[in-house]
Amino acid sequence: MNGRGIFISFEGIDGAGKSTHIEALAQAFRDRGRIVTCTREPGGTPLAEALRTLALEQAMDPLTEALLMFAARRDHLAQVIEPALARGEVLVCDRFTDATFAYQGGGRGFDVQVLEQLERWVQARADGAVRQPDLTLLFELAPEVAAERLAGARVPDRFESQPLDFFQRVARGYARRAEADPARFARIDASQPREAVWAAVRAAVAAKGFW
Ligand SMILES: Nc1ncnc2c1ncn2[C@@H]1O[C@H](COP(=O)(O)OP(=O)(O)OP(=O)(O)O)[C@@H](O)[C@H]1O
Ligand SMILES: Cc1cn([C@H]2C[C@H](O)[C@@H](COP(=O)(O)O)O2)c(=O)[nH]c1=O
Repeated sequence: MNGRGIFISFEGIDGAGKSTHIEALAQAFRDRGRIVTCTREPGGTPLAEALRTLALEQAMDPLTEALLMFAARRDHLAQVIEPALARGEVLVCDRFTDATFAYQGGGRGFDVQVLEQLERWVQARADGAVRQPDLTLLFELAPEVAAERLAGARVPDRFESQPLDFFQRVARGYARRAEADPARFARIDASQPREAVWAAVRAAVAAKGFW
């Protein structure tokens, strides 16, 4: 049984705990009879995954980095996100455009007005509106704690190896996006134990009337 399409994004600095809950949320929707696609950005299509590898591994200037993120997003929207929503499915995405405003805008200090223009072009829908998630779960955690959680877990990529002040700027970038669109965002205290974080995720989804 399909209902209307639902687009949920997970956001937060690296190590905030997003991935820990994505599959559980997908399963909770499946248990309610929904078809769910779990995907991620940058990535989600063969082309976007190739662009992800470049963005996470190659040195590049901030404009190139921002354009790669939006190029990957455009392909992802066209190939995966819009078709799934048109079929009435649930689409759960590990990061979306808020990450560009947080990492490229906040972290790198790239011009936010340029990002806003790219957002309007890349996310333009057939009806002229700009595609945004129906709900964004923002995992908020002090960068020091996130770094401790990630320490030794894996070889850090080009973003994960940034210093703490980079992630402080990323966190402020996320906070600005949440303040600008409070109806879309659920801000989750990710310093809590996993069970409490999971309860907050479920409560945010229920508050939107998605189940
Ligand atoms: N509430 C929690 N308390 C303590 N540790 C946690 C909690 N949630 C997740 N972790 C642990 O923190 C680490 C990072 O979690 P996770 O991979 O889910 O973060 P993430 O936000 O998806 O990171 P990234 O964006 O870098 O992939 C993992 O080792 C995970 O087990
Ligand atoms: C979508 C998006 C992502 N990033 C950064 C954020 C992360 O460090 C990596 C993706 O890796 P993840 O840990 O698997 O989430 O890419 C970015 O800088 N800009 C973006 O738009």
